[in-house]
Amino acid sequence: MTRDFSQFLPLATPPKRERSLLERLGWTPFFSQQIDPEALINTPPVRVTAVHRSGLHVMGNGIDTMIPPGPNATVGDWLLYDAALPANSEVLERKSLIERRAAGHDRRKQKIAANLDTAFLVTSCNDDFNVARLERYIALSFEAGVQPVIILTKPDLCDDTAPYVEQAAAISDRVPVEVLDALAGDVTGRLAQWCRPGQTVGFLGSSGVGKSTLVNALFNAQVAETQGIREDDSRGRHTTTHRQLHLTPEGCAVLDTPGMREIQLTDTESGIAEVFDDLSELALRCRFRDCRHESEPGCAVQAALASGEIDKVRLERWKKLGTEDRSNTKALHERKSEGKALRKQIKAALKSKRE
Ligand SMILES: Nc1nc2c(ncn2[C@@H]2O[C@H](COP(=O)(O)OP(=O)(O)OP(=O)(O)O)[C@@H](O)[C@H]2O)c(=O)[nH]1
Ligand SMILES: [Zn+2]
Repeated sequence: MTRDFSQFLPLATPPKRERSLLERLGWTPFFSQQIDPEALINTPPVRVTAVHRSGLHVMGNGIDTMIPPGPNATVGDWLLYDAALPANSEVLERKSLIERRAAGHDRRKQKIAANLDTAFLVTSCNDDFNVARLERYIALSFEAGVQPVIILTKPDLCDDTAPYVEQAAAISDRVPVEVLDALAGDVTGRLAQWCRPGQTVGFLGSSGVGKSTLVNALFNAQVAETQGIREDDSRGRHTTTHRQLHLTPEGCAVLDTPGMREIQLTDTESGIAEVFDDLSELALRCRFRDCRHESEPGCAVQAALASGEIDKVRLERWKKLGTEDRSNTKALHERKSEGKALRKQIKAALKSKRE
């Protein structure tokens, strides 16, 4: 019997035709190349389009269902769907993964989104705007291998957007900045270069900055819930409660996320180095490899500060992020090895009981 595998094989240059659901979901050669076509027949690929407490919502060809929690997956992940035992569905290798340190005392990592190509970092031209927070989001994106783009919303509510644009643009020359009225602007046109067929884009940012409004504008329809912000402190009301992937008719997968109150970094050393590439390069020229850039002799960073080459406030933010990342990373690895040691002890105790 000859089997038709064509549904699993995305074409390099898609002809002008109706896109298959898999293509619209973002199925690309990166994923199809990971498995032999035979396996795809028995365990067809599905994409996680939403994460709920009760499980994962997955979609694929002829599949639109909830599976119980089990696979260590997050929204945007591709799974090989095991119809008999859905919780055993295998997670495919990811193109990218955005993670942050979970809220709370244990310093576990929380998966935010998998397989994003572009992260729209949304902030509004008001009190929400904060360079340090943007730097965190950008470090996370760089670390994950995702292209960050800063979107400044609510230009219509502020007198002058120039200072916001200037500060946002100064963060990194590798991060484009777009000013966009989410209610009245040409959202589709301005975001078109990132929202292309086969791409996955996600909106990240605080509550109330307009993430869901931008998603709705992209779809020209009310696909995501929105709500007015609180008048007193211009904060949002956490209208979006779960992460949800929406599919445009053109074949772009669009992720809306709930506002994040806090993003702490863990294992983000190279992402931080990319945001502050000038400072990281300078640090390579310090006399001591473990220089803290305080008052050590031969510190190239302090020398650059003294000559006015670098900005003191930005330097402080770089140091702070680095310290936070190292401390969280160390604590996470310690917790992991503590867990390992504990499991070893339990195993040994059980073994000696049996003997
Ligand atoms: N004037 C103006 N209002 C905006 C703009 N963008 C969003 N809004 C309004 O801001 C409020 C909050 O927008 P949402 O899209 O719900 O914000 P969100 O970021 O999705 O918030 P959460 O779902 O809570 O994370 C809504 O009343 C929007 O209409 C904008 O560019 N200009
Ligand atoms: Zn130094």
